[in-house]
Amino acid sequence: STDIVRRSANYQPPIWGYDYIQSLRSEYLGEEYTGQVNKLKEQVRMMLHKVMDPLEQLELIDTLQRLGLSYHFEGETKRILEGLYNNDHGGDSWKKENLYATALKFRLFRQHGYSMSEEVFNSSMERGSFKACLCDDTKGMLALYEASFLSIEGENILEEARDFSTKHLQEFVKQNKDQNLSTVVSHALELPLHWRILRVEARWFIDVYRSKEDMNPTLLKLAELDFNMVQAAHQEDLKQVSRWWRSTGLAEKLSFVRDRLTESFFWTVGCTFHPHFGYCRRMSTKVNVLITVIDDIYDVYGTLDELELFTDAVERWEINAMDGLPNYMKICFLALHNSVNEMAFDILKEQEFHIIRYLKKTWADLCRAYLLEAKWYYSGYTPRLQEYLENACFSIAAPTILLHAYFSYTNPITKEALDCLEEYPNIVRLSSMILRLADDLGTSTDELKRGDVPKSIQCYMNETGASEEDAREYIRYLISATWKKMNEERAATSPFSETFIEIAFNLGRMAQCMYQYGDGHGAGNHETKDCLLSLFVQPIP
Ligand SMILES: CC1(C)[C@@H]2CC[C@@]1(C)[C@@H](OP(=O)([O-])OP(=O)([O-])[O-])C2
Ligand SMILES: [Mg+2]
Ligand SMILES: [Mg+2]
Ligand SMILES: [Mg+2]
Repeated sequence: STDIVRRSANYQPPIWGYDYIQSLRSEYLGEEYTGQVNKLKEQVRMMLHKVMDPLEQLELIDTLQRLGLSYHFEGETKRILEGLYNNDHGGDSWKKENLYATALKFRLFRQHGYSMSEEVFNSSMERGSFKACLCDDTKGMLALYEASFLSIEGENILEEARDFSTKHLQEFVKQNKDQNLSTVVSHALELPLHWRILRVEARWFIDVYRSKEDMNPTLLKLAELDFNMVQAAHQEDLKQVSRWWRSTGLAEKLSFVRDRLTESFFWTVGCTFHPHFGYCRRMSTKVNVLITVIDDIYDVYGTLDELELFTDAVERWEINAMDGLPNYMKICFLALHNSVNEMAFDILKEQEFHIIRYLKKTWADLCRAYLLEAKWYYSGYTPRLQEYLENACFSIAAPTILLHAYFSYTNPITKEALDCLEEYPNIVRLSSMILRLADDLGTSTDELKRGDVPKSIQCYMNETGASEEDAREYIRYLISATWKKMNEERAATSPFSETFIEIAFNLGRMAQCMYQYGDGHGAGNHETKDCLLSLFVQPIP
């Protein structure tokens, strides 16, 4: 046959090999620290009961959140916010409060699902703008900035709040009068709190909190201890799923794909760091690492004929659909088939719910989306942005990732939620959009170098004649606009649990974290490496 010329992406080897991962150990794994952590949790519970001043209550809730501890105190937090909301909801007390308190309250209430009007900022405005004198109140500016990211479409006061606070915070950083505060402000300007991954943010904030003048030693000690104990649990998840990954043999058999087990695991930790979600993380890691391999088969290695065969095999989802496949696809198909069927087996055994038809459909939808991109690439077609995104919100694999996540932690699975998931609901579509847009910003330069379908940036440039920089700016604007729709979606009623909504939000956050400094998943920049070390290897001393 004629020699097939295949593209190559010459991906780097994985950052950590199998032996290194298996060598990970933590002294925080056993019961040794349980007594100490329970005592500290009790002391914090006392603090939550004793604190009476409304602003101090909010600050304590916010600090617990930033330290990554709020999952231990959900009941107390709800009780306090409920009380505050019922007392203050008349909104009259907002008048005399300062901007900092108003913005903190606004953000926490909205974040916890309480309806809050943007009008609470009216007393900080005159003639439609924020009072100029406010710009010297950096703490208030920062609180207003963070609060403005809880906005939904059409909230002009919050749009103005974001612009006003961003401008003055950038000014503050430039003057650099106060080193500590400048560090915190720069961090916020890079990515607002609402768009950050809780676990990654906690690791950073613990170090900042340690040097704060109002630092509470009990909170700091609990945050450090809890971080290390959760890290120990994550190490066990990673080691277990690493053994599975080696057993598939895919990394050495398909040497041309990305071998990204640790990064695939990091995606799942960003979505659900809670220690009780170990099974969900392990299953989701399998999904992510398989998607990474199959994505590369479609994007880099496969010829169009081979890709047609693979897509057909996945749609049929039968073992004998493999016969016509080239060898490298045979092993990939069977690894996928075995892993997905095993997850279906776990659910059938545990809940007597037969989910194969949902799983095979999502994988078929994904491969069909991959195939369309491959056809566009081989034919040299550049779609309009809208046409590209309609398909690329499937090819980014978020619907597949979220469907598997739903199955791997939900008990009982409900037909109602499943039927809604099958309709590709807003929360999934919006999360996919953020993941796709952030991914294109981070990966499209390398993808186009080695040959890949035109991405959102290129489609927009082709459609409008814009420069690459303007196209990137527009994509960043689309991410921000999509977040507003996501915020609205959270408030809407849906058959999904808070947990699922949070996972969908976190998938978008993980994308902005992974691609903040370029392609953290595929190219492995030092920021991602440092992040993985701090999350999974180095305990807080
Ligand atoms: C987990 C993922 C989000 C999914 C598989 C690996 C990813 C990091 C991304 O990889 P990429 O090649 O950038 O996707 P695409 O651009 O080919 O759709 C697509
Ligand atoms: Mg790709
Ligand atoms: Mg792809
Ligand atoms: Mg990409």
